[in-house]
Amino acid sequence: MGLVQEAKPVAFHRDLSMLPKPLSANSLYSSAGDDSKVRISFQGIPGAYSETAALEAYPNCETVPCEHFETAFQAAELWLVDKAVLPIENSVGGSIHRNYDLLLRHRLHIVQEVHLPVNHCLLGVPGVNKEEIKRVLSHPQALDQCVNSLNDLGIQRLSAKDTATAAQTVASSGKKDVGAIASVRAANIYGLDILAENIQDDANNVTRFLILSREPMIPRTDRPYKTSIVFSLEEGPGVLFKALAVFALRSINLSKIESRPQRRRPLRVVDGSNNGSAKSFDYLFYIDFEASMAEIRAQHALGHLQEFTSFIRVLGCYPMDLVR
Ligand SMILES: O=C(O)C(=O)C[C@]1(C(=O)O)C=C[C@@H](O)C=C1
Repeated sequence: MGLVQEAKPVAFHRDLSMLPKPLSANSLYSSAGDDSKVRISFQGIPGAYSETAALEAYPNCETVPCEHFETAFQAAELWLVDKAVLPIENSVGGSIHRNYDLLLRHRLHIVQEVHLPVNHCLLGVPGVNKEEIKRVLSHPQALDQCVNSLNDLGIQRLSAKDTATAAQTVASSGKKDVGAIASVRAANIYGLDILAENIQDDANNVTRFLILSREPMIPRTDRPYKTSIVFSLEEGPGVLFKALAVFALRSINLSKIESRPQRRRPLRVVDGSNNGSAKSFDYLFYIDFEASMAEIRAQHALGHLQEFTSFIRVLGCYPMDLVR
């Protein structure tokens, strides 16, 4: 017997396709890759519109229901989930102000926006007729979006934490005279009948959601991007005009401006010339502009803007949600 034995070939993997694939330069930057492991927190329970928005952005993601928006933010900050989703404005009800405040209070970055058409349904326990419904439960925003239709039907409005919780409450109560305003998805999950579809007052009812992440998205110029910022201004005549001019001068379109009182420092004392000092509210301005931070004109605009601001923060730079 020879000292050196010939080594037998070892079969590490019978199926070579099971071996991990080497990363390519593309996979480092691809956002449309495998989203099956992405966990996204949302406020509400399964069937809420926020969950639908998360699934719209990441069809294979795992959604994580949270009792409050704060919890949804904290879940992302504490690495329990990868991202959080947040409704920010609605085409009928306007801005969701509390959620603007949350963006500032937390350190998450906007990485995507989703415009979700919201078609509200009137739901009831199985076998009930629309005429039997005397009261409806839903999220206050959803109730506001259907106020005229509900008045026409003579139905009283009661608020719930979110639309899906409203559906769940109606299902578990078994009451025939109580309905819920929620989605088709919520009706299927909680076993309710759809008594009427599209009952919102405005046929084009769209809610804009933001997807938030611990890491910012690297801005690029390969497609139209939007940038969201928040700032407060120095005192003086025409300062807001000058602040907005930095975008106009560079042909940068603004798609949104929102002002909110500064919570920590609501009043500022302004020196009046002869008549003493005046008190005035101090505001934060939230602006969305249509440019990427990878563009020189956007960088120059923000540099210029800093001449007039006492505080500025970029909340995120992300691809615009385009009509498909
Ligand atoms: O209650 C839900 O299902 C939500 O996702 C919340 C919410 C909102 O806050 O505006 C989202 C979309 C609709 O506009 C109504 C309610």
